[in-house]
Amino acid sequence: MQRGQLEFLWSLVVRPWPVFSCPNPSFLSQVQGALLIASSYHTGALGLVLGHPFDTVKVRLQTQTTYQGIIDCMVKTYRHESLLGFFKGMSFPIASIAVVNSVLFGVYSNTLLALTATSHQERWAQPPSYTHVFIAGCTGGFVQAYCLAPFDLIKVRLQNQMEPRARPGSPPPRYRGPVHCAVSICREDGPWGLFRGAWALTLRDTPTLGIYFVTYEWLCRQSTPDRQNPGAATVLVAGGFAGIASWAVATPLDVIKSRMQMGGLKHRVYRGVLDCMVSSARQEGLGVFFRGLTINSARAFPVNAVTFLTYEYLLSSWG
Ligand SMILES: C[N+](C)(C)CCCC[C@H](N)C(=O)O
Repeated sequence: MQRGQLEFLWSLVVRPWPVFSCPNPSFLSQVQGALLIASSYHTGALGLVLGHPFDTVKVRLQTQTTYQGIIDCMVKTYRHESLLGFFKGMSFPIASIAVVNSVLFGVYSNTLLALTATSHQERWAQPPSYTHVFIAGCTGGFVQAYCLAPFDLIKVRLQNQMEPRARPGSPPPRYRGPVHCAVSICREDGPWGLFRGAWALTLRDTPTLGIYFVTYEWLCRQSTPDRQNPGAATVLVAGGFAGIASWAVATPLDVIKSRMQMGGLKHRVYRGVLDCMVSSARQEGLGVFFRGLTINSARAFPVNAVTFLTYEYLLSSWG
C-alpha cells in the first residue's frame, strides 16, 4: 500500500481534500483500507459492548447520591431493571465510535505530521519530541470532544433513566430511545442543547489526550530497542497503561461533565464548570472528584490496548 494512505483514510472526516495528498490511490488499496477500517470498527465496538455495563455504573455513581458504592449500584440496577438496565444508552456510542476515533487519531497524526514533517513509516526511526506528541494529542482531543459531545450527552441521559423496561401500566420513561432523546433535547433547549456539558468535556479531553499519547510513546520507547518498531505485546501494554493514565487524570472533570450533562433533569442546573465543581465539593466533599476512578481505570486497560493495537496494525499495513 502507498504512503499516505493511512492519513487519508483515518482523516477522511478531518480533511475534506485528502485525496489530493494521497499519492496514487489505487482502487484495490482503497478496498483493503475500507476492510481494515471495518475490522477495527468491530473490535472497537466489541470493546464498547463489554465495557458499557461498567460505564453505566460509573455514570450513575457520578451523578446520583443514592448508592453506597460500585456493588450497591450494581445490585440495585439489576434488581430494579434486570440485566438490560446496564445496557441503556449503548447504541449511539457504538454508532459513533468509528467517527470519533477517526477524528481523534486523524487529527493527532496530521498535527504530528505538520509539526515534525516525518511520515508514519519513519516515526519510530525518527521519533518526534514529547512536546510535539503532547501538542498533537491535545489538538486531537480538542477536536474530537466536539464530535463526541452530542453522542455522550444522549448516552448519559439514557443511562440515568431508572425505569425498568416498559411494562403495561408503568409510567413511560422520559426518553423512549436515542433519537427521541435527541429530538426532545432539541425541542426543549434548541440544537445547542445537544452541546450541554461540551465545555467540561473539552476541558476533560484536551490535556488528558495529550497525556494519553505521551504515555503511549514513552512506554513504547522504554521497552523497544532504539529506533525500532514496538512489538504487538508492547503496543497492547503501552496502550492499556496510556488509557489508565489518561483516565486517572480525567476522572475529576469526568464527574463534572456528567453532572453538567444531567443539569435541568431533576438535577440542579449549574452556572458553569466552576460552579459545578465548588457546589459538588461543598455538598459531598473532595471525594466526589474521584467517583468512578476504579471503574474508569479497569475499563481503560482492555479498551485502549485494543485501540492502539488496531492503530499500529493499520499504520504498518499501509506502509
Ligand atoms: C481522555 N479520556 C481519558 C477521557 C479518554 C481517553 C481514551 C478514549 C477511549 N476511547 C476510551 O474510551 O477509553
